[in-house]
Amino acid sequence: MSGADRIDWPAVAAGLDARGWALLPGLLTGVQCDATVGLYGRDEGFRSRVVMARHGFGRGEYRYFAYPLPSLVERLRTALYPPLVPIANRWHERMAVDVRFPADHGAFLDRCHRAGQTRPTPLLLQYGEGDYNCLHQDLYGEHVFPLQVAALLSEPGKDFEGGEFVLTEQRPRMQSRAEVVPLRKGDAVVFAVNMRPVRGTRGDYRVKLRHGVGTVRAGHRHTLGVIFHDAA
Ligand SMILES: O=C(O)CCC(=O)C(=O)O
Ligand SMILES: [Fe+2]
Repeated sequence: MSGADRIDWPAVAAGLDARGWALLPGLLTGVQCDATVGLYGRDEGFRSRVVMARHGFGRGEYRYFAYPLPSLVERLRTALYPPLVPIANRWHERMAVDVRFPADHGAFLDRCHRAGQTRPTPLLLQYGEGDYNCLHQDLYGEHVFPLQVAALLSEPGKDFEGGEFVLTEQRPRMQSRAEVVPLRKGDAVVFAVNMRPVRGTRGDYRVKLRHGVGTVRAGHRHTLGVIFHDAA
C-alpha cells in the first residue's frame, strides 16, 4: 500500500533519536492525497468537527474520523504502528517510564478502550488563507503512544503558501528551540507527541515537544493526522 512498505525504518529511528522527528517521504500518492482531501466535505464518516478559533487553538478547522475509519487511514494506522513500537519502547526505557507497547495496534487499542479511551483520533485538517494551528500536544487521556504521524495532502507553492509544519522543543531550564519540517504533498512527518529522551553528559533527560502550523498566507492546505491512541 503506497509508500508505507518502502520506509527506511533504521533512518527513521535515527532521525527520531537525534531530533524527535523524521520524514516519511512519499508516504501517500497524489491520488491518495486528493481522495483524502475529498472526504472533508462529506456528511458521513466523521464523529466531530472542531472550529479552532472557538477554542483558542488557532484558525482553521478539523474533523475527527468515526469508526470504521476510511480504509486508507485504517491501513496506515495499522501498518505504521508496529515499526514504531521498538522506538517507543526504547524511548520509554530511556525516560524511565514503565509503560511498554504491544507489537500489534489492535492490542494497544484494546488497552485504550478498556480505560475508556474509545473515540478514534485520526483527523483531517483544513486551513485557508490566514489560518494557523497553535503549538499543542495531542494527549487524549492516560494512554499515550509517544509517536504520531501527520501527512501533508496539499502542495506547498502551488495549493498554498506559508503554512509550515513547526515543532518546538522545551529543554529543562533552557529556552525553546523551533524546527520547520520541510514537507511536500504526500510526505509525512513522524514526531514525538509529548516527550523525547536526549542523551546528556549525565545520562538521558527529557525534552517536551509541541507541534503546530505557521500562518497559511494563500490558498488551501489539508493534512491527515494519525494518532495511535484513542480519546476519552
Ligand atoms: O496540519 C498540520 O500539519 C498539523 C496537524 C496536527 O496537528 C496533527 O496531525 O496532530
Ligand atoms: Fe496535532
